[in-house]
Amino acid sequence: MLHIQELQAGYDETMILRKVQMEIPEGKIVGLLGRNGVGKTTLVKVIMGLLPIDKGTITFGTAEWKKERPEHRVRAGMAYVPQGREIFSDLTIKENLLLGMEALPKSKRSSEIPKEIFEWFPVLEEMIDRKGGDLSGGQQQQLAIARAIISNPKLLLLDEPMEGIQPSIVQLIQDVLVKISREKGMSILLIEHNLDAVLSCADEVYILDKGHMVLNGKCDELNEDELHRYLAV
Ligand SMILES: Nc1ncnc2c1ncn2[C@@H]1O[C@H](COP(=O)(O)OP(=O)(O)OP(=O)(O)O)[C@@H](O)[C@H]1O
Repeated sequence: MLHIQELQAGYDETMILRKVQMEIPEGKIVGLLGRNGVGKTTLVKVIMGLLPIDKGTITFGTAEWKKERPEHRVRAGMAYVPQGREIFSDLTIKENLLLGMEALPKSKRSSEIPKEIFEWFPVLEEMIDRKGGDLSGGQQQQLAIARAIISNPKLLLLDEPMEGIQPSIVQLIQDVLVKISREKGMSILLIEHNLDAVLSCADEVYILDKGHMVLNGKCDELNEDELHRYLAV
């Protein structure tokens, strides 16, 4: 689904990512771990087209991304939930969700929210007319993820969706991610600090360290001591 080869990117003169290789297969959850400041958010911004590629390639399906704008990538089937959620505080849950449907072609848009959204996140139906800004952090995170998946993207990019969220909601989010990857064949890139959260829902893990991918493997085949070594502060 997404194939990254020899990627180099960063900010002006500062190169952050160096020769990054990564593969996100169709219908799989891939965890991206690494200490603070190693370049995880930078990588996801390059994938979304928010930062330019300096060297290397990013291929999404059969398309090689070069200078395509983020909105083009969204229409092609990518969705991004940035760190900090960025929902619209002054809009209701319903209005936020309807905005998520703007990523769909006009012919597929509807004024009805698909029922499965409320099956996955029941609290959003209960609070449908509440403003985003009045929700708890965990409810806002559910809204941000629901808004991203409402357009049925092929690839969902999540930057630290479990950060600051209570354990019961972390569990709910993990369960929904597993369901949508299995039932819809959606590919998911999950950036996280929480190793246990990643190991309990991802199929595969990558570890980034100082801009290099230093470890990659299927969750059940990884050596936990090695994982901890790269993640220890
Ligand atoms: N706009 C920017 N301009 C210049 N440097 C930046 C910018 N944003 C981030 N950086 C630097 O790029 C490096 C990688 O940052 P990035 O946010 O990608 O790391 P991260 O792995 O996502 O960290 P965290 O886990 O803390 O979110 C850091 O050294 C950071 O200071």
